[in-house]
Amino acid sequence: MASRARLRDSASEHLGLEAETMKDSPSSVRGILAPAPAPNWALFLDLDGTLLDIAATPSSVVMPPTLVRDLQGAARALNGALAIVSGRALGEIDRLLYPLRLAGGSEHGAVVRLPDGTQDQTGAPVPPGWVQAFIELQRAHPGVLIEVKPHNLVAHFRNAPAAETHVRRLAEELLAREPGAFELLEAKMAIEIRPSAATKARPVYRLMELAPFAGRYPVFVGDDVTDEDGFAAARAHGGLALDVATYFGGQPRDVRDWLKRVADL
Ligand SMILES: O=P(O)(O)OC[C@H]1O[C@H](O[C@H]2O[C@H](CO)[C@@H](O)[C@H](O)[C@H]2O)[C@H](O)[C@@H](O)[C@@H]1O
Repeated sequence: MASRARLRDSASEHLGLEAETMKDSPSSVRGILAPAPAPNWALFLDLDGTLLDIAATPSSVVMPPTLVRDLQGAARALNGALAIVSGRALGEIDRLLYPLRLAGGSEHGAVVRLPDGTQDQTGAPVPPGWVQAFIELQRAHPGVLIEVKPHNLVAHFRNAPAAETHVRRLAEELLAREPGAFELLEAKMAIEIRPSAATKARPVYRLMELAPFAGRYPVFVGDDVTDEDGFAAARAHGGLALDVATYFGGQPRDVRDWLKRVADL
């Protein structure tokens, strides 16, 4: 417990925050170690595995009943400096968080929605022939689920784990046809192909140039290897990277409890 407390305290110290004691928070019994939120933060939040519990398929995620209200409250408390940075397509994020349409990044940073609602996109769409090749793979391996996004292509093997090597081999073969243009992402029980120019650092850099984000301390919360670029971008701006495993015991419900504290600022 001593080393966990040290972790939390060093994070708090980094932003000049007052360190909390574990007994201050009712959720602390589940082990929340995240620093106390502060009104001068700019908050960047990943979606799946961070705010939302992982589900068997992308469409079967369950929206926690108070999440939209708490996100709205947190955005208000931070004067609008709250962004969602997800691998999902923007339309899908908006559908899940309806009626919110928050600033942020979608498709792992291929699309950035700016505070005025305009979009800044990078990277070419995945070639149509690749989509066809993934669909054929899905036919050959029942249980594999293909997700086609405007800039990303995903093969989910959560429900067909034995197909993982076939998925990876096909993705590598396709990438070799367009060297440098696309990258393979090791996602959770899925392989994604995304444009090389798209990373989760992009929304952080882009938004930190603009009001109401500029001049604040960026805090990026994420759970996955795909969030590491966002973590690095937050740190590069003097902010914090809070990975769900370390600071929230791997529990999205603890992230959601902590988000309520942001809303209460
Ligand atoms: O950046 P994120 O918001 O974490 O999104 C990453 C990917 O999340 C989704 O897939 C993952 O979550 C699904 C629902 O829990 C799960 O079934 C799947 O196994 C996970 O890989 C989404 O479908 C992808 O498009 C996102 O890139």
